[in-house]
This record gives sequence, C-alpha cells and structure tokens, in this order.
Amino acid sequence: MKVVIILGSKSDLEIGEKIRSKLKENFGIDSEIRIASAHKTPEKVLEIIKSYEKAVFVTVAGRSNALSGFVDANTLNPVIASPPISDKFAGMDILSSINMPSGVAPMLVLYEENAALAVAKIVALFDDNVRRKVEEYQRKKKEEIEKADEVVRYGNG
Ligand SMILES: Nc1cncn1[C@@H]1O[C@H](COP(=O)(O)O)[C@@H](O)[C@H]1O
Repeated sequence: MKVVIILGSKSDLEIGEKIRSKLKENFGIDSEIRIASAHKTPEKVLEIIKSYEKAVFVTVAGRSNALSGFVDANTLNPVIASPPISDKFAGMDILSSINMPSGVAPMLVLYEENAALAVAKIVALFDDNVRRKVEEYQRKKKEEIEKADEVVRYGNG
C-alpha cells in the first residue's frame, strides 16, 4: 500500500519531510511526497490522486485548507489531514480543516509524529511488520512515562 503525502505548496516541505521521516524511523514505512494546490492547481490534485489505486493520503495545506476535503471527496482512499499549526489569526486556520460538508471525511491529526502514527495504524491492518512496530512504539511511549515518574519520584541517582 502506498503512502502519499500531498503538500499544498513547496513551503510545506519541512512538514512533509518530517512526516516522511517519522513514518520511516518509527514504523519502517516508505512514502512519497507530492505538491499540488486545491486552490491553484485542482486538476493536478485530481491527476495525482487518480494515479494511485490503493493509498493512504496525508494532506498538508496551510491557511485555507481546501486540499484535505477536496482530496477526500475525490478518492476511495483514507485521507489524514495534518495542516501546519499557525499562530496567525489566533490559530483560526484550523477551522478550515474541521467543519466538512456531508459526505466528506478527512481525518484531522495534528503534529507530524501523530500523523505518521495514524497512517501506520491503517497500514498495520494489512501488514504484520508494521503492526509490531506500532506495538513497539506504544511500549516505548509508555516506558518514557514510567521513567519520568521514577526520576521525579526518586531522583536521578
Ligand atoms: N491553502 C493553500 C492552497 N494553496 C496553497 N495553500 C497553502 O497556503 C500556504 C502558502 O502557500 P503558497 O506558498 O502557495 O503561498 C501553504 O501552507 C499552502 O499549503
């Protein structure tokens, strides 16, 4: 199964690369990055999504995020919306990723690491290696908490 990260602009590349590296490092999942804007190049967005038969799409578009809903409405594949978090306009950009019309259901997952995890859990339904990696990832996260608790309770030494 392909994992395709679609960015609304080259200016989102840092976020796209981070999602790609989290997918690889944490779950051993390869992914591709593509760039197309729902506002400026809608035909290109359609061309991209039609060129992958089975894929999980991650959409990254800042400001007015039309990309996630547009992709979701035009594909049978799952779409995870992971827009950049902006402090402009008190972070109100996020509203454009939340309130979708009926029949449009991109799943909003903020932060690169969490978007990678959401992808991995979908892939894990069909891939036991990835499933094991998700298990290991969750175990490590729990260990971090246990360790932090120990350090706070008993000190470092
Ligand atoms: N919403 C949208 C539509 N086309 C591009 N964007 C987003 O707007 C921001 C600035 O894009 P640009 O570089 O094209 O000005 C980027 O986060 C990009 O995903």
